[in-house]
Amino acid sequence: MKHFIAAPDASEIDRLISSALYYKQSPRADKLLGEGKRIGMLFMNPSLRTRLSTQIAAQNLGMDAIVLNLDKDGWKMETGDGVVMNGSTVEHIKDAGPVLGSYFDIICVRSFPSLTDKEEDEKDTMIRSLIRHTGKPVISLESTTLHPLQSLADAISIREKSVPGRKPKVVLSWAPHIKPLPQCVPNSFAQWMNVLHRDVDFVITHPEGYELAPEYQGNATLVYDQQEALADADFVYVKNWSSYNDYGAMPAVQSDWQLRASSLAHAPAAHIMHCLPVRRNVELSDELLDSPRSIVPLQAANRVWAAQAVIASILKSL
Ligand SMILES: NCCC[C@H](NC(=O)CCC(=O)O)C(=O)O
Ligand SMILES: NC(=O)OP(=O)(O)O
Repeated sequence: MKHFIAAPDASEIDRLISSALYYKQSPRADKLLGEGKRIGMLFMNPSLRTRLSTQIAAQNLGMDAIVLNLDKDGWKMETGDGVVMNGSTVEHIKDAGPVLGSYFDIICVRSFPSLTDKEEDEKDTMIRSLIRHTGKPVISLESTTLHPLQSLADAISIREKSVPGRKPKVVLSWAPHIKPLPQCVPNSFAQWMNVLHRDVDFVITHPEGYELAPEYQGNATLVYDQQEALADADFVYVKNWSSYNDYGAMPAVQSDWQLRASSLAHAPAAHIMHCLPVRRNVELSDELLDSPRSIVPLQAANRVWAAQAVIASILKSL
C-alpha cells in the first residue's frame, strides 16, 4: 500500500482486517519491521484516539513516532499556487514538504474541513499537497472529507461482533449536536460499508436536509424514518453531521433523533457504535453508552490495530 487516504477495495480491506486481528493477538510480532524508520504525525486539529493509537501502533512496529501540533507549534502553512505571501501564512507547503520528506519515512496528517467553502474542502488540499511535495507515503488521520483509520477500526469491530453466517444489518443514524460537525466520519463509514456490500446490509437514516454527498451515500438504502430504519438492526452507528447540500448548515429538525434504549424497541440485538468524542445525552443516552450493547470502547481500542495494520502494510511496500 502506498497511501492510506480512502477505502481500498474489498480484498484489501479483508487483508487489513486479518492483519489487524493478528496484531491484536500479537502486538509485538513485527517489532523489527519499522526499526530505523520514523513516522511524523501532523495535527491541525485536536485528537485523543487518533494521535495516541497511531503512536502506539508505530511503536509496536519499532518505529519512532514524532507528533507536531501544526496548528499551535508550526508556521501557518500556505497551500495555494502562486500566492503572494504577504498575509498570515508564513511557510509554503512547497518548501515544508521536502523538509518533512527528508525527516520522515511515513507522514500522517489531520486537517478538518472549514465547513464554509465546499469546493475547497472537497479538494483535500493538505493531503494532496503532502503527497505531492513530500514524496513519502501519507496516511490520513481525518481529512476534510474522510476518516479511513476510523472506518477500518469500525469494520474490524463489526467483523468481531457479527454472528457467523448471518449478514448483519448496519444502520448509520444521524444524531443531534450543538454545533455543525464535518461529514468526514459518516462519508467514510458509508464509503467502507458500500465497498463491503457483500458482507453487510447498509442503511442510512437522517432527517431531510442532511443527505450525504451522493458519491459517499453510494448504493446505501436511505430511510428518512428513524424507527423504520432501526428495525432489526444488528449495528447502529450514531453520528452527527452538518448539511452537505446547504454546506455546513444545521437545518431544523422536527423530531427527537437522540438514540435512547427506547429507540431500539424493534432492534433488541443491536450493538451501538460511535467514533468518539460523544456528547452524552445529546447524541446518545447515558443508558445506552453505559450498557453492554455499546461497542464504543471496542471501536476505540481497535484503532491501535487498524493503524498497525495500515502502517505495517506501508512499511512492507517501502
Ligand atoms: N475524530 C472523530 C470526530 C471528530 C469531529 N468531532 C468533533 O469535532 C466534536 C466536537 C464537539 O463535540 O464539540 C467530527 O465529528 O468529525
Ligand atoms: N475518533 C477519533 O478520531 O477520535 P479523536 O478525534 O480523539 O482522534
